[in-house]
Amino acid sequence: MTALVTHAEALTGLLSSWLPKQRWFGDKQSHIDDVSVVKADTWFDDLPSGGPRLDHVVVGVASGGRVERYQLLVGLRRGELPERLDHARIGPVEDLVAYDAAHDLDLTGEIRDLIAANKDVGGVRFRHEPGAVIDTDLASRPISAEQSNTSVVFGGEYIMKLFRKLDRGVSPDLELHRALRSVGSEHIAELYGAIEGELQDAPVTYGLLQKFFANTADGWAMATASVRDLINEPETPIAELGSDFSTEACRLGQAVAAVHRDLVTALGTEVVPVDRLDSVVAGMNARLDAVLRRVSGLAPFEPGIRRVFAEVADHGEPVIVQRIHGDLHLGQVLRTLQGWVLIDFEGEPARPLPERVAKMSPLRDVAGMLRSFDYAAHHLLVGHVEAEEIDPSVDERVVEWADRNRAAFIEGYAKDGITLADPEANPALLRALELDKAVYEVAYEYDNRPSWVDIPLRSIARLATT
Ligand SMILES: Nc1ncnc2c1ncn2[C@@H]1O[C@H](COP(=O)(O)OP(=O)(O)O)[C@@H](O)[C@H]1O
Ligand SMILES: O=P(O)(O)O[C@H]1O[C@H](CO)[C@@H](O[C@H]2O[C@H](CO)[C@@H](O)[C@H](O)[C@H]2O)[C@H](O)[C@H]1O
Repeated sequence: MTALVTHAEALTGLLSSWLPKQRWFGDKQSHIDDVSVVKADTWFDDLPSGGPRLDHVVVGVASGGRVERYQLLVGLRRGELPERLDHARIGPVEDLVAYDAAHDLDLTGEIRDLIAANKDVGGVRFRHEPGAVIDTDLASRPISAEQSNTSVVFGGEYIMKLFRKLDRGVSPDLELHRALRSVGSEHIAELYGAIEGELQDAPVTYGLLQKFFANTADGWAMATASVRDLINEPETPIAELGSDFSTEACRLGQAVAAVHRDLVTALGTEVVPVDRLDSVVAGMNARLDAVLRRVSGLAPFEPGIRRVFAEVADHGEPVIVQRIHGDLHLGQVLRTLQGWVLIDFEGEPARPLPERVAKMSPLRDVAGMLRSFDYAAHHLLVGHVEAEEIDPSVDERVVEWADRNRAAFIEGYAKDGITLADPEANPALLRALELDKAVYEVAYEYDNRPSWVDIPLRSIARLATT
């Protein structure tokens, strides 16, 4: 244990420069002031026989006046790293080389095996869900999409997500998958297992094991393929495009509605009375304030945005709230053989946990998806072409594509009459939620993909001024 802690502390010296380069690292703007070890344990050790060791290290990262906790899976090997792991190198730690073990398929297999065996290591509980039998022979591979967390696939059967930023409390991704499983929801990936524990006197979720849908396309890939065809075939009416997405958009709306109904069945509803709607507006304004402080390009739209937000409180009806997905977009939905499946119920990664687990209007998810149709329509143009250089006929077609699919999604959402909110009954709330999401996206793009920041900014210009 002493040697382990020494290694872990030697490691922190390397992390100030390594962490900001990771896609999953949240605060890309501030200088890291300090990295300290919160918890360190060895999960697997083959060093005595010349193999790797897997250390589980939780670090506290102080930056921008806050301390966030991150989970690291640290592989340690003697001598040179195999070439396949070179991209994952963190640096030398005493006589060993440290690297990100989430990329070491031998070690990720060991983690899966701990779940299959219901083991406890260093106070961490590896558990499979009741009745789930995990095949431990399947080889693992990393997935190419490196996002807020790190995921590994096993033989086209399972996907294991290892959370990076750790919240104080059970992850909504785990909580909602369990809740949806308990009511037999058909539009989620079945949960097979989880890695949980306690950290600094609060529950923590380290990972999830779920059904992997092989050979599926996500909504973003399908929608953007459709937009590409639309641009490449300027003479073909949208409805006649082989890749027209509107039927799928409608089915997607039905699937989202079914998940919302299931969430109500599992976790209930609350009502925000009319005289409390100003607190909803205050929340939106506070998020806007935070982004305005960072992104000057948003300033010209501030009065228009605040006006749209203010209209929410003028609505004469109470708003019914429930647990929702919280960060729904086309990249979070998979078209599988069993229909559309929603993944990643964590909510917006940048929001604090208490906000992410709060009940909210289901229209927030609807708004997220509407924003995504806008993104899919415009992303091929924005960042590559100056606004004034966009051929107006191309612009008209992508706007028509977005309108068509947004309408189809809303039609599908309302079709079966199974949800608590009709998107067309409260246009002021829907518009404000779209703007709130677009404001969030401005900050997200500013941090992660600066050349995309014009996508939400141009939508804000439209939503806040019309
Ligand atoms: N059950 C699944 N089946 C197939 N692919 C999946 C599944 N879950 C996630 N993925 C793929 O992994 C990617 C990352 O998963 P996600 O849960 O969104 O992680 P993150 O929290 O890092 O954003 C998704 O965009 C999708 O491509
Ligand atoms: O999937 P995550 O939970 O990591 O969500 C974050 O990243 C998303 C991008 O990967 C981001 O989504 C934004 O870009 C999408 C296209 O890449 C677009 O479909 C979404 O509408 C847009 O919001 C998401 O906001 C962020 O939280």
